[in-house]
Amino acid sequence: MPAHIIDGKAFSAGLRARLADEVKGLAGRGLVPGLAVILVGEDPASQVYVRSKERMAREAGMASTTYRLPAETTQAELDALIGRLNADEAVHGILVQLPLPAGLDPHRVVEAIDPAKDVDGLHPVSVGNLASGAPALVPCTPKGCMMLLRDVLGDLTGARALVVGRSNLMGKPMGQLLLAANCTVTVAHSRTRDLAEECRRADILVAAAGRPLMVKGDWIKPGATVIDVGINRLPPEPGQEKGRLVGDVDFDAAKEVAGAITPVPGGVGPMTIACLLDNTVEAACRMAGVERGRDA
Ligand SMILES: NC(=O)C1=CN([C@@H]2O[C@H](COP(=O)(O)OP(=O)(O)OC[C@H]3O[C@@H](n4cnc5c(N)ncnc54)[C@H](OP(=O)(O)O)[C@@H]3O)[C@@H](O)[C@H]2O)C=CC1
Ligand SMILES: Nc1nc(=O)c2c([nH]1)NC[C@@H]1CN(c3ccc(C(=O)N[C@@H](CCC(=O)O)C(=O)O)cc3)C=[N+]21
Repeated sequence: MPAHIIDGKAFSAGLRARLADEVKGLAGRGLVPGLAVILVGEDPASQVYVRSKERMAREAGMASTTYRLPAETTQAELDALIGRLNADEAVHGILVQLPLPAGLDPHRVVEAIDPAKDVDGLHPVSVGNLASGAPALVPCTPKGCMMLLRDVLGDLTGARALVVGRSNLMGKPMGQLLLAANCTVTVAHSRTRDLAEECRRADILVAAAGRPLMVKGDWIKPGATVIDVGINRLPPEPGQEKGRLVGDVDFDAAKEVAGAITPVPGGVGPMTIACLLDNTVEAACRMAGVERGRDA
C-alpha cells in the first residue's frame, strides 16, 4: 500500500491560522509580536525563505522587519545592529540567516543575540536548555518535524529514530527532541559506516543531509515514517530555466515502502516558517509575562 503523504503545507496553514487568532487576542492587550530578520549578503535560498517569512508574519498580524545588509558588512556593524534590536522593546524575535558570508563568525553573531529573543534556538543558552530539559526556544525546523511526527504517530515512545545529519540548526536539536520524546536515537553523518543499514533499522527516518535523492527506496523499513528535510535544486533539464526542487529522499521509490512520508516541496519547509512565527509569539508572551493557551 502506498504511503500516507504528510501535508506540511496544510498543517502549516492550520497552525498559522491559530496563531493569527492568538495574535489578535494579544494585540487587544497591546502586545504585537515583532520579528526582526537579518540577511547578510545574497544567499539565494535564504532570500526565498526571508520573503515568504515576512509575508506569513504579516498575514498572522505580527510585525516583521527584514534587515538586508551587504556581504561586506563587518562583524562590528552586525554586532551593533543586534545590540539595537536586543534593546528594542517592539522586537521579540531576532533571526540571523545562515550561512553568513566568509569573514563573519556565526558563533559570535548568535551569542550576541539576547537569549530571550533567540527564535532560531541557536544561542548556547537555548541549546543548553533543550539538552537539559528546561523550557527552551526550539529550532524551527526540528520543532516542525516533531509536530508532523506527533500528528502521524501520536506517542513516539520506544521507536527507533535515525537522524541523518548533525548540524546545529537541524540534526543535533532533532536528536534531542526525539530523545525527549522517548525514541531510541541514532544520529548519522558523512562518516557513518553503513548508512543504508542504519536507515533500514529506523521506524522514524529524518533525512537532513542536503544530498539530493540520497536515501533510496530499499533503504526504508517497510511502514516507517519518513521526514525529508532536504531542500535541493537539481540542475535544469534542457529547455527549463530552473531545476526541480527535491529532498534527500528518493520520494517516488520511498513512498511505495514507507508508512508515511513528507514531500518536497510542501512538507517540512512550510512548517519551519510556521514554527518561527510560533517561537516569536512564545518569546513575546514570555517577555510580557502572558500565559499562552497551549496547543502548539
Ligand atoms: N525544510 C527546511 O525548512 C530546511 C531545510 N534545510 C535543508 O536541510 C538540509 C540540511 O541542512 P543543514 O543541516 O543546515 O546542512 P549542513 O550542511 O549544515 O549539514 C549537513 C549534515 O549532513 C551530513 N551529511 C552530508 N553528506 C552526507 C552523506 N553523504 N551521508 C550522511 N550524512 C551526510 C553532514 O555530515 P558531517 O557533519 O560529517 O559533514 C552534516 O552533518 C539542506 O538540504 C538544507 O537546505 C535546512 C534548514 C531548514
Ligand atoms: N538562521 C537560519 N534559520 C533557518 O531556519 C534557515 C536559515 N538560517 N537559512 C536557510 C535555511 C533554509 N530554510 C528554509 C525554510 C523554509 C523553506 C520553505 O518554505 N520551503 C517551501 C518552498 C520552497 C520553494 O518553493 O523554494 C517548501 O519546502 O515547500 C525552505 C527553507 C530555513 N533556513
